[in-house]
Amino acid sequence: MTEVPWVEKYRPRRLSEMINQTKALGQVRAWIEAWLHGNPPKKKALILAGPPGTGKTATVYAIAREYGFEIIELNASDERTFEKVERYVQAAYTLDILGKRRKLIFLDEADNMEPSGAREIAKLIDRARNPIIMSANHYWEVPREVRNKAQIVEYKRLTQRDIIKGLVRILHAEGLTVPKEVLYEIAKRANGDLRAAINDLQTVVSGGVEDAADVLAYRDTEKSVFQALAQLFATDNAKRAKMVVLGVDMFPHELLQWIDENLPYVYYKPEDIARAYEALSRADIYLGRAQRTGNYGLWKYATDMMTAGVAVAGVKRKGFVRIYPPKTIKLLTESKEERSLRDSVLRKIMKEMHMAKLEALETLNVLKAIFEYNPDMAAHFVVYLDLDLKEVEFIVGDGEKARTIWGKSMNIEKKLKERGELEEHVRVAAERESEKEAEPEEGEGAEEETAEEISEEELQKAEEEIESVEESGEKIDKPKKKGKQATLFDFLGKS
Ligand SMILES: Nc1ncnc2c1ncn2[C@@H]1O[C@H](COP(=O)(O)OP(=O)(O)OP(=O)(O)O)[C@@H](O)[C@H]1O
Repeated sequence: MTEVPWVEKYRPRRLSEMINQTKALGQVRAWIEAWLHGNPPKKKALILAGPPGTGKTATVYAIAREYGFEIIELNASDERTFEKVERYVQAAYTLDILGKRRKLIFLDEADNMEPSGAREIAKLIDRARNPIIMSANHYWEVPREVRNKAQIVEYKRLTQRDIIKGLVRILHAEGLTVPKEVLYEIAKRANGDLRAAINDLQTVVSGGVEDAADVLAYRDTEKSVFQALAQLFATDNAKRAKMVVLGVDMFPHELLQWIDENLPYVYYKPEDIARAYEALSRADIYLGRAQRTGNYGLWKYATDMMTAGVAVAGVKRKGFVRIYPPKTIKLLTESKEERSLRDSVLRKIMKEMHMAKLEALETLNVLKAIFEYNPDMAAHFVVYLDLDLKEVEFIVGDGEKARTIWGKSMNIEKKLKERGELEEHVRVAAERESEKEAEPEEGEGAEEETAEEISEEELQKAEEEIESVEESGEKIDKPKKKGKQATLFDFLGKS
């Protein structure tokens, strides 16, 4: 199988290869043809607006190919974009006269522009002699002065059926098949994003379809963090840096680890690297304090330090920065021993919490964070899931922390046992008493009545004893195991 990403390999070459989006494509075609007929449209810029992976960029490339344009692709959020656009807007006219290929300016991320950049771009649109196409996920976040000068073309979120159509087309071309359930699962998870679906399909096929569920689960977390970090490392703007991680579904300490391990590839001057690491270590201090005091409001400061603090630390390497997952999160490359530990932990989560494998995988990620930051709660999970020390070490990834949690779990076990013995003792006493009282008379009704009288007294005493055990230390409640699925909230609500 080839290494070329399928999203590139199967990028539509012509508008007729695009899936759905008929209305949008009609509008784009009419607009570009107006340019070609020497009668530029009233609005010289176009904003293709819609959810990710629905064909906005693909449209621009297909149209350029069909109509013979050269694309100048620029990122609208880059502060230097304005100068470049200016250069092309000016240069293009002369080039046209010389008979060179027409230029089409494509500005990605128009919803991420600085206000000053926006004013300049708006002026350039007025002077433009070439089509300017912009792309945005949220058109209302495109600065107003730019929006007013552009025609909006809306792209729809693709349906599951559209996604499956796109995937099947690729499978045909590659001469491959995958089970129908896997295709449906990918289409469902993609949430209208064909790019994500194609990437998932390629990952699943290259990883062997038996592991499809696992691969998909890991990709879910990794996808958004890759995107967020790429944006974080591309900006010098503190505010934007804070914003890009908002949608990342990850605990701050995990995010810190991702940023930590990728930093050396982003900055190259030693003093800048040092500044970035200083910001990270302050974030780490906040995280530690949050854990000790239970004041999780500090997470916000920690996150600000690791995003804004890092973003403004110095001069970054230019161009594409590849983001690597930190070793601890890179589950797909675990050793055999780690894999078998992970599987045994997963089996326990599935059994005790009545979860399917995918949910159990998600739960495992949450447990990792809890084990790292909340040893008391972690100890309850150890008892509840009946984990052994090796499994605890696997989850927390640190021998010392594992032993602390293990010690706490032993105490809980001990208390549970004491409570169990007490209850057993009371039960036996109550039974003995009821047998004694019931002897003269046979018959169920009488037995029940006597047993009730005696057990009330005994149980009262027992409950007092149990309370005193409970008050003496840890809570020893377990979430309900049977019947309803137990969730992490059963635990979180208790501490
Ligand atoms: N409507 C579509 N028809 C055919 N292929 C599509 C369509 N939408 C997306 N794709 C596939 O997904 C890939 C990514 O799509 P594209 O780059 O056009 O997304 P986008 O809408 O520009 O997303 P973003 O907003 O994230 O930039 C394309 O290369 C193509 O392979």
